Amino acid sequence: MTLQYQKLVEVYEKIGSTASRLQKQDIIAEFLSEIQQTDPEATYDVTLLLQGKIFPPWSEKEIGISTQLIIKALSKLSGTNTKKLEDKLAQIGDLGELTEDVVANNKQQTFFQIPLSVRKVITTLQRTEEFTGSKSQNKKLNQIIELYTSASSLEAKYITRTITERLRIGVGEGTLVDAIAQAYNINKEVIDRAYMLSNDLGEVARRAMQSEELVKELTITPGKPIKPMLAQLSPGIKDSIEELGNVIAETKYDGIRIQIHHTNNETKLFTRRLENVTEALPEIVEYIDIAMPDVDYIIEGEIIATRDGKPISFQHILQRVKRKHDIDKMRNKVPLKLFTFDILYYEKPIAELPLIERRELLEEVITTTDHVNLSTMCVVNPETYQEAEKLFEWSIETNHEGIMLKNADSPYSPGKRGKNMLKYKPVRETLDCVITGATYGKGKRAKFFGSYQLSLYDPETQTYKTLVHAATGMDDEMLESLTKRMEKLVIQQDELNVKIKPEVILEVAFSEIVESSEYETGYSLRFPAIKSVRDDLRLDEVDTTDKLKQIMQIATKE
Ligand SMILES: Nc1ncnc2c1ncn2[C@@H]1O[C@H](COP(=O)(O)OP(=O)(O)OP(=O)(O)O)[C@@H](O)[C@H]1O
Repeated sequence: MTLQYQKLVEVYEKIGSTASRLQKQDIIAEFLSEIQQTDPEATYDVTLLLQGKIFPPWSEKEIGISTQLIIKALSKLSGTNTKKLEDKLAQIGDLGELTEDVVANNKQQTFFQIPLSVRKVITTLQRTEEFTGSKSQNKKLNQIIELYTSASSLEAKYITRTITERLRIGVGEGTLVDAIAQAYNINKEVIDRAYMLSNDLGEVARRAMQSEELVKELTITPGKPIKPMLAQLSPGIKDSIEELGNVIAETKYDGIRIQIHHTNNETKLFTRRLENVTEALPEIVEYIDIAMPDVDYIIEGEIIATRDGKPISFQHILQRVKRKHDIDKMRNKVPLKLFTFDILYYEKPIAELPLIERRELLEEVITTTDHVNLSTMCVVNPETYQEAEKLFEWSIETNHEGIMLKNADSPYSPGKRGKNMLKYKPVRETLDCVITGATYGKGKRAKFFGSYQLSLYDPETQTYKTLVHAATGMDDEMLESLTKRMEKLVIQQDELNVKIKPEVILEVAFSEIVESSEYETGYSLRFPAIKSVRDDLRLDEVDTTDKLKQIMQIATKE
């Protein structure tokens, strides 16, 4: 028996009327069990519609019906002008309820109606995506009017909410996963894993209805993007490595994450939000096609924008991804580089292999070029954690964002923000410190001050108090010009160390504030890096020890 849309609408209403997650889960599980008996074919559609979607998440299709078009449809249906409807919408605040209202008062409603089926609703809405060209808006309009005229007012409300992808019934993916597990009596972890790898809850439910074995066979497929594994914040390099054990530490690049799928001789690029950006970044496709063999694969990496070979702000690459025209022009203006760091499929699914094995395979199969690199990395453990610290310093010095610390023995967990992948980066805030001392460098830097003693202003004692020695972040040019300026301000010299009259302000970035008895403030900065000379600031604008404490508080809350 074909499942009526009205049945689903009743379920929406029931779910929406309870705030209890468990009750929502029960209602869905019961409904899924019921349709398993009455109309098993509807399971896929129902699972999609319960997520407020008409296409699965991996699909590139989009419904493409705007609020304006819905209002136009309602206007045609009711004979009310669009302006009046817009005003009413502003009052009610929900397009779904406005639709319900309009359809309920629609005088032209026919008395005898063929009830709408779930299949009819979803196929009609899916079809609207296929209309292109000049008449497409009209065709879409006719399709939704047709649906509204066959719907009850309550059904119409949910049709609108489905179009706008805002069901407002408070069901998240987690509840659906639990409900599917409950309905078909399969372990939740099995359902969750299949969903993570396939990114297709409808397919998971359809298989779960038949057997657990079929669910277990679900896996990642090149061509269907999966949700990326996400990172938590690391509280400190040493602590995190102690907790994780075997760790791959990698440079964290400041660009956009890209999932590259290759199947049937075709390469596709997806963002972390699973948008297909293949056309916006044609050179990446060219680069990767040279770097990888023509087999089915999924690899992950970060694309960064460069100028003179050096990384530049992430904003530049965003411009590229959003671009629809003049792509060739932009290609020369904003050259791109890809840093690959993971491989999830190579002739077969490998996402569940330990990271270290995936990395080894990636290194084996990829041919690096000027444009396609492997992320810079080192393998460390609690005894060798300092290597990760060095990598961090190097990454910051070379204008990257920080480092990632990844459990070398862990599988890839799509969509999860777990403990197996951590990010460590400098605190976003910087401090404007005054130079109160300096030390001459060694070797080829012997003529210059290689490190600067930086201080903050202490309002209580009205003096400058020392905070840190900073040596990184300066190129030779900056070293030379700063030394020239500083030598004129030397108050006292003791071998290589000099005291300097407070006058020049440096902006310094860092990764953490730590307690320290070595400096007068009682604190110091981990991994300080000089960002700029702040000649635009006056001496009374040097940051204070109070600001330092504020930043510490914010950092601990984050
Ligand atoms: N070597 C790398 N390995 C993994 N991710 C990397 C790497 N280099 C850069 N990244 C980027 O760092 C992100 C990891 O941080 P997270 O998952 O928290 O994303 P986010 O919320 O965008 O945070 P952030 O703003 O810190 O990037 C990845 O999504 C990816 O874009």
